[in-house]
Amino acid sequence: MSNATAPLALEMTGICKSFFQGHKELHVLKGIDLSVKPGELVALVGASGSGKSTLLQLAGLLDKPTFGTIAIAGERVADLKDDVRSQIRRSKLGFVYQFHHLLPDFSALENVQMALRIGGVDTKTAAKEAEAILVEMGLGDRLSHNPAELSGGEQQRVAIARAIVANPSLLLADEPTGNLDEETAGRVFELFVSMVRNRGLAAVIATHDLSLAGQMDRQLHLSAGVLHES
Ligand SMILES: Nc1ncnc2c1ncn2[C@@H]1O[C@H](COP(=O)(O)OP(=O)(O)OP(=O)(O)O)[C@@H](O)[C@H]1O
Repeated sequence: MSNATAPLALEMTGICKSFFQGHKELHVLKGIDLSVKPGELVALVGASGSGKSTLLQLAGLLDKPTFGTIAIAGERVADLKDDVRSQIRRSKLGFVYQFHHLLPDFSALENVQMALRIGGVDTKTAAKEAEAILVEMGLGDRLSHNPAELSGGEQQRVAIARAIVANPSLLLADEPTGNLDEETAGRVFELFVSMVRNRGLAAVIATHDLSLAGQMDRQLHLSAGVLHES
């Protein structure tokens, strides 16, 4: 399917999200419309507490909006049961967080392989594809290392490989290099963006770093609960 006919990777319409903090209702998102096309890279910037993680949690089906609708790869998710939402999360979404969240007792290869096995790929193919992506990301000599035996930058590269190996319809990243020193962060981010572009994936990436945001196709600024395109 060409990009012209493929459904939007993400379509959020009229999204509002409020939290109760004690008796006080906090309106974090106040009417967000966001469309992300297949293959499009979108940066999400905004001050601390502006709601970037909240927005990603909603797009990632980890929480539900107070109002509004969400569609992932053309499928509206609001009325779906929790198990179907989990299924969409596993098959269509990829996540990268500030901390790697790799399974500590498994090797780099096994951590990446697992993302494919969960999607139903057979063991042999999963091992081959996991190895290929780790080699592509410069980790060919780290395949059998457990996370504790890897540097911060290496851990994050494995986490990125795990998130993209199954070619999700939408990749969601929350400060993906926020835990690394500036130089390592720059290198890992560049690799991340080139991997995502090579695979033609759509991504929404929250970052505080405006120079990293500048590498994306679009920059969206979240402020006072609404999005502005900059
Ligand atoms: N589960 C929750 N219950 C109550 N308040 C919440 C909850 N989750 C988030 N908030 C509040 O919503 C606001 C937005 O938080 P969020 O984590 O989305 O911001 P952010 O832009 O990602 O911040 P940062 O850049 O510091 O990570 C904050 O004021 C936060 O305290």
